[in-house]
Amino acid sequence: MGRLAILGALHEEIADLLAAMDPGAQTHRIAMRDFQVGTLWGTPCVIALSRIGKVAAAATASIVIQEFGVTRVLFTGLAGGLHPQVRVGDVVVADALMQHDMDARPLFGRHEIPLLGRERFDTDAALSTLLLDSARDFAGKGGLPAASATPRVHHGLIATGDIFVNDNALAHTLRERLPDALCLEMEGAAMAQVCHEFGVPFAVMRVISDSADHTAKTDFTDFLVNLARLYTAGILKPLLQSGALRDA
Ligand SMILES: C[C@H]1O[C@@H](n2cnc3c(N)ncnc32)[C@H](O)[C@@H]1O
Repeated sequence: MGRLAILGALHEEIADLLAAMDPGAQTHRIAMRDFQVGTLWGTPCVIALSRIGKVAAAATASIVIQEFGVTRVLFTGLAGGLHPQVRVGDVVVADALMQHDMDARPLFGRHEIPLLGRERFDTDAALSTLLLDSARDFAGKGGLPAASATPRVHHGLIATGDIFVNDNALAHTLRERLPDALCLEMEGAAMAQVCHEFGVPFAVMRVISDSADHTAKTDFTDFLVNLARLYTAGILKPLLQSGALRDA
């Protein structure tokens, strides 16, 4: 059976999944990272903390593919909302990812990944549909504290760059340049590029922790500490428990 990689940039984003792995799981330490290899609710997995940023995500994706032979990669974590319809607490499942800080002009087009001849990397449709369905179930059940708005679930473009965007002016510029980008994060498109180069299907699910504006730092920290785990428990756990992420 193929093994699924589950990656997150921060410990809090994957802690509950790590804790739920079967007792026989083994830790492999490679390139200053721990890779937990075992079974999660019956699904063969490798779970790893990439750390923040594009290089960290690319290195981690390469390792799970080359060392552990994973057949699919799922990246999960938080993101800053960019699109006017995306609010804190919403869920975004990527249909494609791009690198908003890639700019090799005039050698290549704006955002084009040099010598790959593309700007965007498409996610695996089947894996993304499973995430969307589970996120919609969770949103409909009201598993969040009463004060939280009902999350909306979006499917579309995620923009990645090596910048924690906490500035209204930068968010505005990015919104104008990338009108269809739903949210901003710092790993997804780097992992996507590596998976594309290896021919390994991938998906990205992000929960919106902040609006990439002047209050992003406190909003992000509060969300990480108080709410992030409810989404893992509400979306990823039932999906894994159902066996839907086991491959043939
Ligand atoms: C800070 C961590 O959370 C994600 N993240 C959450 N909010 C933002 C934001 N406003 N800008 C960029 N990345 C963000 C990144 O992917 C990184 O891992």
